[in-house]
Amino acid sequence: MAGRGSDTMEHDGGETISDVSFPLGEGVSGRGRSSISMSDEGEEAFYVPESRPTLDLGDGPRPMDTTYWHDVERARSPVHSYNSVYSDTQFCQSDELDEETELSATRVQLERTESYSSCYSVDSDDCENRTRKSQSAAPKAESPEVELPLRPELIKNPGEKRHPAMTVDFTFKAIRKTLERLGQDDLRKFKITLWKRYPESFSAPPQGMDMVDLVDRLLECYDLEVALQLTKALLKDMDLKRLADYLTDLCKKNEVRYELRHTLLRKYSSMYEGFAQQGEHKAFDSVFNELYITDRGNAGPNIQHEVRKIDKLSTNRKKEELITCRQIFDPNVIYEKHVSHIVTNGIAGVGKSVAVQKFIMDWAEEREHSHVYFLFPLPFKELNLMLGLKTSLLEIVHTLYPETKVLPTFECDEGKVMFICDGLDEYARRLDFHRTETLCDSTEPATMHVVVTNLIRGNLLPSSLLWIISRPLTSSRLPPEAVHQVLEVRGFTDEQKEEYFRRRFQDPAQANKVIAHLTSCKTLHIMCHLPMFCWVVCGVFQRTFSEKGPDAELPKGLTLMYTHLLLVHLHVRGSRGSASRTPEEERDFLMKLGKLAFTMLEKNQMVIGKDTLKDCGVDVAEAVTKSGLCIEFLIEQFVMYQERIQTFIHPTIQEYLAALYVFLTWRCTGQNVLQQPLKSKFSRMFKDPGLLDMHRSAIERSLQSPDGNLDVFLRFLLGMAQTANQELLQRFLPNMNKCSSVSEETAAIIRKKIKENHHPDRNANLQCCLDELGVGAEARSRSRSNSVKNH
Ligand SMILES: Nc1ncnc2c1ncn2[C@@H]1O[C@H](COP(=O)(O)OP(=O)(O)OP(=O)(O)O)[C@@H](O)[C@H]1O
Repeated sequence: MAGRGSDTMEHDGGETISDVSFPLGEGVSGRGRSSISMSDEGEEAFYVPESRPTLDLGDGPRPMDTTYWHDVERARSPVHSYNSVYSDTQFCQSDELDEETELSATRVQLERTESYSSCYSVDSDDCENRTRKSQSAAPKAESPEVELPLRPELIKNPGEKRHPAMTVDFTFKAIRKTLERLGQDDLRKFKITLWKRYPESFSAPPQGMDMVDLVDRLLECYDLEVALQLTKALLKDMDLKRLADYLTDLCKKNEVRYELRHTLLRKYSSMYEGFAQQGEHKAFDSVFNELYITDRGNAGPNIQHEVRKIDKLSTNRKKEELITCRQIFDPNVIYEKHVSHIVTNGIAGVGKSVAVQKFIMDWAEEREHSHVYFLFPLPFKELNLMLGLKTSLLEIVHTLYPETKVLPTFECDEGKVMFICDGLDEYARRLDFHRTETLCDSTEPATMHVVVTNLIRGNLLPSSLLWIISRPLTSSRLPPEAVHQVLEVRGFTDEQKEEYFRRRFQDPAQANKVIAHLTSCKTLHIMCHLPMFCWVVCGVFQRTFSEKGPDAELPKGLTLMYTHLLLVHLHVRGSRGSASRTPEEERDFLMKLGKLAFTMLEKNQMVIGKDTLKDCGVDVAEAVTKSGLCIEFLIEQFVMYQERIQTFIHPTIQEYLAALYVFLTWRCTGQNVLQQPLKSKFSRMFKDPGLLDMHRSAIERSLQSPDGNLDVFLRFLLGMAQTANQELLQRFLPNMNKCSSVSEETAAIIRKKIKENHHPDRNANLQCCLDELGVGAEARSRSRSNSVKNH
């Protein structure tokens, strides 16, 4: 009855008529239906009988009575409806199609007039008056008994509310799938019993009916519940209780699936942009922007840079293929390439959880992934809360999704069962694949850690799909046999960045202005490959527009944006269950990492040497996984030898942390680390250098450094002392006093350098330094008015 909106309809007089709204022979599959009339709205008017039509075969045709014509939603076309039965992988995986079914499909499409439905003459559209074409040929001996047995299965409990998952479409497929499991003899017996037990619906032995017609007929004649009850009763009478239970089970799973979808929609249809405390809570679909995901894991960090030339870090030569969120766990990949365990990694804030949410929403909204029957997100954050418990995988699912409690097992041949475990890096236990005991039963309780380890190993529910999402460090430590494919979320491409900002700034003029601005600020534009950074940039620009109006000049400085990003990362670290740190501890961590960044920058190094983090007193997990400022990836030095490499997540993050280190050292100890160590005689004279001295030495150092290696670092250092930036860094600063501004004096030094033009290739960067000091706009307008005057 595909395409029918509801199973009960109201008469003109408000009286409800029952489920029987299909003219005979035009059943739920849509077969054998001829169009009758077309209303203006495109809906067809069908005859809907007051009561279920009887197949009284004795009377001749009567004139057509159109008193009870009602507008009902148009049923799907026969072919469409028929196809829908076959194309639904939920019920008919291609390999399940047996020869008989295929033959029957062909027969139905080619020989429709031979179908059972068409064995009634269609000289009248009034079902009551259809005459059986072959009536005279029907042998009298085949008439069923007049005395009918008790038939409790035909009584529908009036108080029972139909579950919304019990649609006509589902019921059709469930009965059909069940009956398809009958052997030929049993099917014949089933049909004869139908005829004998329900003569009002099956006035002749329905042996000629194929499966589609048979189920159509049942649903034409009975309510959905009754059709199911009737099928089960007959199967039980035939001693086929297991098959009856199978049908019950299909219905139960269908209801659970429906409720699970609703739960997931409730949980995932909105999101906090950025992070929960600060971000806006929005409808997911209004926020989601397509992401750049590749099947080439371990590709290393993004190394695009405005000034520095950085050699490619990864040796992964695999050709990269781009994947959209909807292609993850594509049926082709699952069935043809036998991929059932996928690991997806990516740096902090790159959009991994958003990609997961997109997958879940697509499934819950029935837009994609119909081959997945049950989808269970099991975020590690939530698994952590159950770490002390002895539990089974089934119990974990029951706890997180109570609607599944009616399911005693996950056995499911209607489609795949899939688990999504987001945030492996947040998992509170260290995974040990060598020593953790083996567990193969998803219903057997064990410690949570054993369950998780065995789920990842693929021991629990081997046919299920598993998607693990993690920041880089942890995912590279999974056993290779448990990882069939590694994907990496790499954020946004240039087109996706633009799309993101157009979505966020709905006024096209503002969107154009933002995009033009970002394109002109190369570092900002590059860094917008990171969605979290895009969110930060949006916030800053939106504030500018709301404070200064739509014509406001957008800030060109980088430092403030990077400081926001740093704080977001540190905040996210805290919310991911990492041990909390005092501001002093946090500053100590940043200083150590910043010192390393600075030392490496001076040597133009990007790769952090083996054990260097440890030697600098920095906890690797803290830097790479928890704070998300570094990345670890594997490079293949030789064919069989892979080496773990660590770098900062982007070269500009290294430059920012180096500048932060120089600035915090000066604020905390009064020391200028840029000053070359002086011979003791002079050292006292320069003991307490001022901010201006530090700026001056930084400008000199950057102009001396080859290839502009310290250019962006210089910009960050000059931006650090800006009031707005100091306010953001307040919690790391030892006292509340802000250092007095030296912007004008520093700007004067820079202008002088530009004018002297000793380093013409660095003037552009010096101009950017003025932007960082907040005087760039003024300088540009001054130079514009000078050039106007000179003309
Ligand atoms: N596809 C996207 N469309 C729009 N915004 C996005 C998208 N992906 C990420 N964002 C923005 O970036 C923020 C961080 O994304 P997300 O939480 O998915 O990152 P993540 O990679 O899971 O980070 P973590 O490793 O910290 O868990 C989101 O809150 C959102 O503001």
